[in-house]
Amino acid sequence: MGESLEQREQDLTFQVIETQLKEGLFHLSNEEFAQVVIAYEPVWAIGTGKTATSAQAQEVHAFIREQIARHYDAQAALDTTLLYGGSANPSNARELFSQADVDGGLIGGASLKSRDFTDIVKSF
Ligand SMILES: O=C[C@H](O)COP(=O)(O)O
Repeated sequence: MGESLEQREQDLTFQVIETQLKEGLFHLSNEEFAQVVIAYEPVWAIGTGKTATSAQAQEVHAFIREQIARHYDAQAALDTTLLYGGSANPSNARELFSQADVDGGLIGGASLKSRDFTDIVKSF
């Protein structure tokens, strides 16, 4: 899930994420939802070289977890794996993936270079 650049600039990020969660996932039963892994990928960051700041990633991930707790329960929120994707690279990986609510990453372009991918893995 994730917002477009236009949506972010219009301050609609949280609204977009909330709608995506409600329409895309929150019809699932507790048992079904327990199988879900969520990736936050701001559209403007995918393959562009523009990465969300660690603060931007963290605040959206925290929001997603809050929404899960509200719709399911606190344990479901804690148990759900939340990944960040969007121009993650060896230079920004450590800060991005050390955020409290960022559990891992979806690595696109950087995974095509084995050295970069290895460096990202080592940053966890
Ligand atoms: O699956 C990969 C994600 O869409 C992120 O791709 P990226 O790291 O090339 O921006």
